[in-house]
Amino acid sequence: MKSLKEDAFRIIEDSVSSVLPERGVEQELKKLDLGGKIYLVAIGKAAWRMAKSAKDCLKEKVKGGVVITKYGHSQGPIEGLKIYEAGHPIPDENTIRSTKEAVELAKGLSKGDTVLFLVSGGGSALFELPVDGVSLEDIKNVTDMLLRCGANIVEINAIRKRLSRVKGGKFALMASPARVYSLVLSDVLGDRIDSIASGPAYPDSTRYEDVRKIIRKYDLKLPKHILQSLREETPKSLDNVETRIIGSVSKVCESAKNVAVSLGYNAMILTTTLDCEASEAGLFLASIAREEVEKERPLERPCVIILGGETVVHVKGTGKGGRNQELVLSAARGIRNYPGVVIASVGTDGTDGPTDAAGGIVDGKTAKALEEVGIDIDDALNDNDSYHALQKVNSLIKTGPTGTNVNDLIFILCY
Ligand SMILES: Nc1ncnc2c1ncn2[C@@H]1O[C@H](COP(=O)(O)OP(=O)(O)OP(=O)(O)O)[C@@H](O)[C@H]1O
Ligand SMILES: O=C(O)[C@H](O)CO
Ligand SMILES: [Mg+2]
Repeated sequence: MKSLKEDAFRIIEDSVSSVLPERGVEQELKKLDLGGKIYLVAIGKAAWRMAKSAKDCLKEKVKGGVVITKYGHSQGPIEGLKIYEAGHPIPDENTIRSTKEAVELAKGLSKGDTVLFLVSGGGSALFELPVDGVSLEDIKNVTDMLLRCGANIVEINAIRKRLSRVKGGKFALMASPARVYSLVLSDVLGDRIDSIASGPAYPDSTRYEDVRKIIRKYDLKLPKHILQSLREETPKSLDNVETRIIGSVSKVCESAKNVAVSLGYNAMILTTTLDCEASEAGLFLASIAREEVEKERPLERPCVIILGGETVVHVKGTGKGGRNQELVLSAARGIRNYPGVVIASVGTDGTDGPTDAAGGIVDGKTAKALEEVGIDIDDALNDNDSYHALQKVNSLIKTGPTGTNVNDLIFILCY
């Protein structure tokens, strides 16, 4: 055991490492005997790293492929593969151009061939070809509307699937009679495979009736031609697909627990599905920390209490921040002057909201330190300006893009 903050960074580093794609990709590919010709298609924020490890494993067995990731997320050429970067969270011309390449490849395959499909979060924006009658401009507008309306990812993707020629199982249909073997890094709570990257190679579990409910629930004002396209049903069964999840928020939490125990802490996972408002979650975590300090419950100290999930922020202010930063800033209020407590929250992809930070870390001294530099926490939260507040007191966590993407890791350390 070192200082609480050093231990916190160690927990973050080691547990994020445990969900880097390499391990999962290698483990699964070793078990497999992929016959015929193998073609690789990788989509999402972790696409480059997933593709690199698959190529390193399978070497010249891979006959070609396409990798599509977010701008700034590729780490250079991979022999034999075409690497593209495109718009995220809103798709752009490069999304369409590179998706067309993947579609051409898939359509040209024969029985006995395999598409090794590497899927990670962010894939919905990065892999897109609109259905006939729907333009890229339409997709941009609808995506923007969906991202702002407060709908969750399952709801958002239910709509996206119907406006797309590749989402909702339709990419697998295009690849038929070849088989599609998918390795998936989950960034959807509960690991609903048909929602991850909008499930291009997985039977869709949503129905038109669900879509109608979503439109009503969020009062979405959609143009007529979009409403028309939404009526088209998606594939409900596919006979050429096989799917394995190789990383998820549960895995990162398990790993955080193991690291904490190895550092000498008692540790527990409280939940892997935290999905409430970020600032509320922060206050809740602070109250658990106070219970630890005052009543030594629920664990004997020193302890680490771990949560996984993805909180939400209804952005109303004009500041800069992300859900993890907002969570810890809010928590700082509740642990003010409590010694021996640290609360940390990070996005495992290394990017928390539209910032260069992965998240934040606070302790009992943070609230006072903010006051001393003239920052009122409530004001900062009201303006959704957690980034600048935490930056002032050196409480941001910066990792850079990690190459993986499995939701957020949140934990309390108490000494
Ligand atoms: N100023 C802000 N303060 C707090 N949160 C913000 C702010 N601006 C944007 N956000 C939140 O950041 C979220 C986007 O963050 P991020 O890019 O980490 O998303 P993500 O869910 O990890 O993306 P993906 O699912 O594609 O991997 C938005 O949903 C929004 O709620
Ligand atoms: O790309 C997406 O749809 C989200 O990241 C969920 O996987
Ligand atoms: Mg993120």
